[in-house]
Amino acid sequence: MPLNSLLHFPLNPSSSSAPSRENTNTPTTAGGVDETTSAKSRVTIIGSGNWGSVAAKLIASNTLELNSFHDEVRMWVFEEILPNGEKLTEVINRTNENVKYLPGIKLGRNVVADPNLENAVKDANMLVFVTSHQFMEGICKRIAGKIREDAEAISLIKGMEVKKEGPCMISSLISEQLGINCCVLMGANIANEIALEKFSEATIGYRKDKEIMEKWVQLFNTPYFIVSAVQDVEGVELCGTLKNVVAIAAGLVDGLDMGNNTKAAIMRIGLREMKALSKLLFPSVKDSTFFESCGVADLITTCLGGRNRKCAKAFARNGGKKSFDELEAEMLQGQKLQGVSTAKEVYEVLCHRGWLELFPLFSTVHEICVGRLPPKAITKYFDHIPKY
Ligand SMILES: NC(=O)c1ccc[n+]([C@@H]2O[C@H](COP(=O)([O-])OP(=O)(O)OC[C@H]3O[C@@H](n4cnc5c(N)ncnc54)[C@H](O)[C@@H]3O)[C@@H](O)[C@H]2O)c1
Ligand SMILES: O=P(O)(O)OC[C@H](O)CO
Repeated sequence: MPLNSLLHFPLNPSSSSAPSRENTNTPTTAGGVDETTSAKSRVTIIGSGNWGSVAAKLIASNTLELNSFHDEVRMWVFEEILPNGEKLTEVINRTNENVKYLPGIKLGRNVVADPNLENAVKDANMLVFVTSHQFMEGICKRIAGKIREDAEAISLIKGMEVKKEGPCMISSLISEQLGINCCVLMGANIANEIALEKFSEATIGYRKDKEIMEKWVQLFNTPYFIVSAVQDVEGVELCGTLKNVVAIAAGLVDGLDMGNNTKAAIMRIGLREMKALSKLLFPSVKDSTFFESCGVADLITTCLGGRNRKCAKAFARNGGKKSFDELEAEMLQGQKLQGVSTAKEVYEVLCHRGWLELFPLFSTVHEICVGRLPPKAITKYFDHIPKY
């Protein structure tokens, strides 16, 4: 059966062999967009780390191919001064490479790095959010009221906020603070592998609007990055968020040389907790979502090859003597872990709702991360695995 027929939505017509259109876009001026091209969608990416840069590469290849998008893809870059004294944005715009977060990969000549957040978002009607989740509240505050009224958003961010009222998914934060619709895209997507155009899949979660969802599929889908869509924003986003906590557990098990069976058990128990917590928080979450790329596939890839796993392995090898903050700074060259802060956020939700005993893996991971339990406690609390 051809791969295409297995998908929920067909591939877009672009292919690496299709001829490129010439860049006919009139550059945006400070005054706004050119009227002759304003019917086309304009894309801005908010974030330029490891995944943000790969997202820029994927999107930039598609905006060149598809007539309904402006060629130019703006990318807001949190400005940094590199060791040689140059600004990161200037180097990206000169070399077409994010030399700090994705060295060795060309992003596409139509990617423009912009250090000014407000300027980067003002003309776009398609906003792609891909920063570490802890920066999102500040980013939303800065751009609220400064975006186009017809803007649509998608979040690639794996994480959540916890407020007094309970958990707040990043897509909800974006929708509430900016007053716009927000889809999500998650999946088994280790950025460095997709940068090398190795085959992978992703899942878009959308609410009602199929037309918008199809536009996002078009924007991201490539012959090596196959995007499908499900009508389950919370399910997709919670999969992407909670798997990072399981990845910390998998890394601890690796650091303690506990073997493959233990790691498989951690992944199974972790998946059950992901599903149970997602459904307790949002009863609308669909079982089938856990079988999409955003579910079991992302859990597997992150537990095998992700940054959360890598740092947790080092944490266990050190017997918990070096903190995750220290390990992140030493091992990730500016990239950020999401699992440790997500474990804390999940723990707060579990405490608040009186659910701690229902989620022994999630709560143990947090206790280990903050040093209240030693790494070897990771399998200690599974003598009684709850039945949900
Ligand atoms: N890297 C991956 O393989 C991957 C894959 C899928 C999803 N994700 C998710 O994508 C999101 C972004 O991850 P990433 O890998 O692109 O980022 P990253 O961890 O590589 O980089 C961190 C980014 O944060 C920026 N930053 C630092 N301080 C900041 C501040 N004060 N305000 C705003 N930005 C600041 C840095 O400039 C950098 O761009 C995360 O939620 C992550 O879980 C990552
Ligand atoms: O490297 P991690 O652990 O942040 O995981 C990366 C991606 O989320 C994998 O899909």
